[in-house]
Amino acid sequence: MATASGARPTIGVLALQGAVREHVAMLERAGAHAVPVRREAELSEVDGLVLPGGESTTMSRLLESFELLEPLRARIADGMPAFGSCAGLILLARQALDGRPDQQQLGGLDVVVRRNAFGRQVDSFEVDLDFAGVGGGPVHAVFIRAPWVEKAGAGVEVLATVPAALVPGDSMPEDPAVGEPEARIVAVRQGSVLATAFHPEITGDERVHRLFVELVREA
Ligand SMILES: NC(=O)CC[C@H](N)C(=O)O
Repeated sequence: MATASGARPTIGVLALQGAVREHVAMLERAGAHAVPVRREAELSEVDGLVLPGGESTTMSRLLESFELLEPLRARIADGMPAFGSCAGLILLARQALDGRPDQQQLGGLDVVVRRNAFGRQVDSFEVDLDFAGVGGGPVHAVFIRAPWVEKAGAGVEVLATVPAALVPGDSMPEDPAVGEPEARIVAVRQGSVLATAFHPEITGDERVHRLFVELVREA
């Protein structure tokens, strides 16, 4: 279902929970035709899929009850481009630390994420980040009970990190395994799978969505 370069690809937004409307609006601004996806038949029509923020355990349960888990795993394994933000990053990860036992992984990214990593002490924070592949200056990143990427495999390109000095000082003081604040990975790409720990859909800046639309065009 490859879309010719310059064409307007059809990109789905998984619409079980979370910031669906915001992603639809940003994808449209970034040059895609955006549609909500709740059923397998809708999934089969899209050239790429956004997995929005929300609550990853709930979304994983909803994927099962809507009978989307296996079809979505199959499409991702088959190379469908996907973009996960926050809870979407958690779902795409190979493994989620601090997940519930019934949390399902979609497995498009060879990363280990830590859920609510920044959010133990601060529910949200905002920073300006350099973002590889996004021109035009730093991206304003809004983190809401956000995960970070704790381990990234060799095939994973790190696109953005929060520098140690900007990591909220008291994040996870109670976990000795985590230690002193250090730079944290918050945006990655592996092939045509893109993910951010933050929420580019709510800042009015569609550059990250443009990057994803390009990945879909190239796929
Ligand atoms: N804004 C978000 O998507 C938060 C993610 C949520 N803390 C989770 O673990 O799923």
